[in-house]
Amino acid sequence: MDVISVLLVALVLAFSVLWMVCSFLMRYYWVASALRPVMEKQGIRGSPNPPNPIFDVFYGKPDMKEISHDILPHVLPWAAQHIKFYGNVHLNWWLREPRIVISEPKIIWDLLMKKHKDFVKSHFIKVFSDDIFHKGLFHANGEDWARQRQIVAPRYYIDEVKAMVGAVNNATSQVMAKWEAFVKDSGDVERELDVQVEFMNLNVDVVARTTLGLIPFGINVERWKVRKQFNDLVHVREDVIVAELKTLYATGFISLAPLLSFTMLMLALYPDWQEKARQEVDQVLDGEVDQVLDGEVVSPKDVSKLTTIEMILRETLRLYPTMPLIARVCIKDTMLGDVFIPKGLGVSVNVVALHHDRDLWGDDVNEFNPSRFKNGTATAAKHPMAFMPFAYGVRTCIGRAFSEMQCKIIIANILQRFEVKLSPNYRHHPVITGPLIPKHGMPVILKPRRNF
Ligand code: HEM
Repeated sequence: MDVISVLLVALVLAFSVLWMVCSFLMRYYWVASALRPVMEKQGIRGSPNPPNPIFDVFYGKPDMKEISHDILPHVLPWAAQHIKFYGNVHLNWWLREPRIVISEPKIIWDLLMKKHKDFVKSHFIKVFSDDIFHKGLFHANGEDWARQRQIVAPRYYIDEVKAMVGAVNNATSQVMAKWEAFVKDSGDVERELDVQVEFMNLNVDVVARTTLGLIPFGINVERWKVRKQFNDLVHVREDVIVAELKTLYATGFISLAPLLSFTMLMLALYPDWQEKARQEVDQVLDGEVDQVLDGEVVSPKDVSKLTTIEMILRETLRLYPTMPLIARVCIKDTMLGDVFIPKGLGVSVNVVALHHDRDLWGDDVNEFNPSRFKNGTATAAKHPMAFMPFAYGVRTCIGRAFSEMQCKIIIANILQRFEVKLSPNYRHHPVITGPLIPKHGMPVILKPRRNF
């Protein structure tokens, strides 16, 4: 290389480094310091300084002293403090990203429904989970998101979900048989099992059986129309398919195992509800326990009759919302309620706080009471948006119907086969690692109902 070329390369390198430093300073210092006073002038206050104490919850925290469902002070201690001092709209930071945190239904409505076009998914979230979600629907923004949603969401419409019931039954039946053999091998009438790990594996299996059939590969001839549509829309590239598959695998794997685990906790803690749900299962399935191994036992019709399990799942999701925070960044100066939101400010919905708000849910807010959902979700609290485990609006969870169906089938299968008790080894420590999970797993004692 001659001298001029070396100089040119050096110049380009120097310019790139300078550009990176400037954008970093701009993004994390100048923007951050400019946005905070704008909010404070409107009376919105909060943490004076980053870094965000959200990371305190990850490591080294002791377990909760007792099994209480009042989890906000444990999982998001800073939020519990801020709500006390500053109310349901307060300021906080994610590293250097300033954001307001909200648990006020009217403002959440504006964010997710009325003004959704003024917000996109947060850059911060992408940095921390891109390896999991890759470039799929969960993270996409703008036209890219609209195109992906148009392709993937219809695969999870209610009729498509009904067609997956058989696959979920088959996968679940195999796991149930494995669990029965596991207890039998011990020579005892009951045995401890960490069901969280089991649910993770089961979900991977279910997603493989259902999702791979949805993505229109060449061998799936009967779906050639979908394939054409897919090709037309995204000019199918391998990385796009991989991105979508990774997203669906990750969401199924990450979100369903915690919900099922916490539901097992509730069944173990509240034997009356466990028995009520079991009676319903026995009635709906008409004692078909011996046929389970052949699969197809819970039909789509049966799923809709499992209303007690449905209420139990909803109450579990209220107390332990799998997605505890929903995050956006403002891309255009706008208003949320009476609050002016400048471009660049982050906004988080604190779902845990919303689901544990005494003013919305009443004095029994921290008690397990599935009956509050007996007339559905809209009237369970004082505001229809008080319950939002799957979010609302254009970016609402595409897997909602699928998740509800799958969880009902799995819990029905378990209740049909086993009595569930809490293990003395269970340690109550819900923690946010992205989703809300039981930090030390979910060891329960399983006692098969039928004699071997
Ligand atoms: C307990 C189960 C689940 C819960 C509580 C849950 C919750 C959520 C929530 C709150 C969102 C919105 C996130 C946001 O706006 O930032 C979301 C989005 C999403 N969920 Fe789920 N989810 C569950 C299961 C699933 C499953 C099984 C799938 C796979 C089919 C799935 C696929 C997705 C996708 C692709 C999105 C992004 C949608 C978009 O941005 O347009 N979810 N989910």
